[in-house]
Amino acid sequence: MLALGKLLELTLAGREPCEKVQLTPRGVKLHWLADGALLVSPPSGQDQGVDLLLSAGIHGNELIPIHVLDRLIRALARGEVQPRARLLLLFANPAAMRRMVRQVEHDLNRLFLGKHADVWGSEAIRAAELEALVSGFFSLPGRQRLHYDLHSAMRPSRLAQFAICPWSEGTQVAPLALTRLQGLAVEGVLLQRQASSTFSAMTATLHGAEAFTVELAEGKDESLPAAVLQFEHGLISMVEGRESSTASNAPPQLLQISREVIKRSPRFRLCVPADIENFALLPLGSLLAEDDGMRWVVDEPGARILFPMPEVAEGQRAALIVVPLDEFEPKQ
Ligand SMILES: O=C(O)CCC(=O)N[C@@H](CCC(=O)O)C(=O)O
Ligand SMILES: [Zn+2]
Repeated sequence: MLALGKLLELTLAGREPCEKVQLTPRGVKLHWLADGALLVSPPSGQDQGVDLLLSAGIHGNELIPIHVLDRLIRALARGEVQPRARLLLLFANPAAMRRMVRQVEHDLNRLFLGKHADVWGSEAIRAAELEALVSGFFSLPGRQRLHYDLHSAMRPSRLAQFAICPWSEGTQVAPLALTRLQGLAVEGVLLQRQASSTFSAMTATLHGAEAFTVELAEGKDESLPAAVLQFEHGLISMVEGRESSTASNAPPQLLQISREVIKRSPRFRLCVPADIENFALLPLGSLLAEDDGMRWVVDEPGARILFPMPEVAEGQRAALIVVPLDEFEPKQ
């Protein structure tokens, strides 16, 4: 295997490789750009005109996406995967990955689209660096731009694997984008209805990329869950420019965000069990959260909870109330 296949090891150790550019025997170029950043270019005759950005580790304690990206990089460096797209592969938050924590000073996935200028610390510096790396990658005209920012929600979920489609002025999720997600074994797509400052929102807004946050399935033990293996299989097809089979996967269910629950004070309390599953049904009229005289009562029929996280910093999102746009039919 080429030494650059060990990008994860290099990144965790904070080391620069001796050789920054390497070629596989079949002419694929691997180019180390910065801490945790690898550019992969197919031989020119094999390039199908797609620029695919894959990122993992924005939250350093979400290990499954880091593992999936590491496996892809190693397979590329061994010549087992022959790309027909340009790839930018990013371990997004090395400082948090080294400590295996969600964040060091600030949530990196809230600092894009210039928000990093208002704060300090390692994530602020990294957000600016990632914005620059991505601008360089997406600077070639006339190419298709895709971005999957890989996360794992680290709690059981009624939809094993799902994506979040950032809101972007004047754009709607394209049917072909949903077909691609189906090929990646993504069971649900949550449509945002307002601007945000996540990594995928930045690549969609500034670079017109077909961009999604993808929440990979959680595992119970060391081995990768079946849904993640299906995701990997679809991803490798995409990287190699082959049609992915969607036959065994249902089209993703569409949902939209109804309300964000923002924590205002240390008195904030979520009134659901700590181990509640993502997309669990919220009874109509029930109290979801309360904070200093504020009460969030469920008034949306069919509402479901997503990302309950009462320990976030004040001013941050502590949960989402989401509603399915059609009948909710989890696979399991
Ligand atoms: O585990 C959780 O509760 C959160 C998982 C996570 O990191 N989700 C992303 C979603 C980003 C988006 O809304 O596009 C995040 O909170 O950054
Ligand atoms: Zn995450």
